[in-house]
Amino acid sequence: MTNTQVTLVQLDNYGPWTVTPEPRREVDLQTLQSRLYADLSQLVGNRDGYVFFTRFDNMVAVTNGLDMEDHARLQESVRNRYPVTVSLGIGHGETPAGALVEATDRLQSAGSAQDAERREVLAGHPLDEDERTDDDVQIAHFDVNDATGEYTDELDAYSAFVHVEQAYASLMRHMHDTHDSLSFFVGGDNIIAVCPSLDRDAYAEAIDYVREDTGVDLKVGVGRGPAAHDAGMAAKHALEVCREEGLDIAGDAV
Ligand SMILES: Nc1nc2c(ncn2[C@@H]2O[C@H](COP(=O)(O)OP(=O)(O)OP(=O)(O)O)[C@@H](O)[C@H]2O)c(=O)[nH]1
Repeated sequence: MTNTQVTLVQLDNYGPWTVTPEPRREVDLQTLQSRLYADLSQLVGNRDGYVFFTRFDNMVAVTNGLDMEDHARLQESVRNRYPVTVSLGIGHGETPAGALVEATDRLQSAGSAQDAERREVLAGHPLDEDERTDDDVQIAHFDVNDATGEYTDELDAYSAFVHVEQAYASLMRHMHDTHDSLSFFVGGDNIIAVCPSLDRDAYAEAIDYVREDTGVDLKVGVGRGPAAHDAGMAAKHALEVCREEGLDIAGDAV
């Protein structure tokens, strides 16, 4: 059984800041957001977690292995480097979607994202060391079959992008609504889904669903591990097995 620890990262009072004292240059906001994401990715990644940029003002992290002190250090690091601060809500549970609901509840009950008084909240509790196991995290790395031949080398760049985004939208909704999973576009034609203990049939069904819904063919590698990094690496190796053996699904699906 998986036990995913999820942290919701929310920029404090960011909306008002973007227009105070007057609207800030968009390029500056884009630069700030992408640098902050890069720093968080590295800080969390150094502890074997993953961060997904999602909406940039809200980011979702898989933080199995990070304790309260690690979270507080993230906040300190952001405070020291950026003109904005972050609040963090931590949740955990058998399903990633459930864990994120818990993490979100913790932050929402501490105040609004646009509350000038709510700053650097650190809410919720990480897993205790003795609650952790070697297969708490299940990650499925989805990839479009022959994206280069079908889309990148065939269509104009915008049309290729639309195809990939449609597959992403279809998969993220299906995996969330049917399997309590959280799926994130990570670049190119790749989508990483953080899942509970799903079996091969669930992945086969997701691939069929996206094909019928959008016409895009996916394959998936699945990995398990004590933290996002281990599960994610196993998933990448499984995806290589898909490529070598011409499979749709490979790896650690139960
Ligand atoms: N974030 C991330 N992006 C990747 C990864 N592997 C490939 N990509 C991206 O995906 C793009 C397409 O690469 P591939 O998926 O290897 O190529 P493909 O044409 O789909 O070929 P097959 O996957 O073998 O069917 C690359 O240009 C990268 O942007 C990965 O592990 N992580």
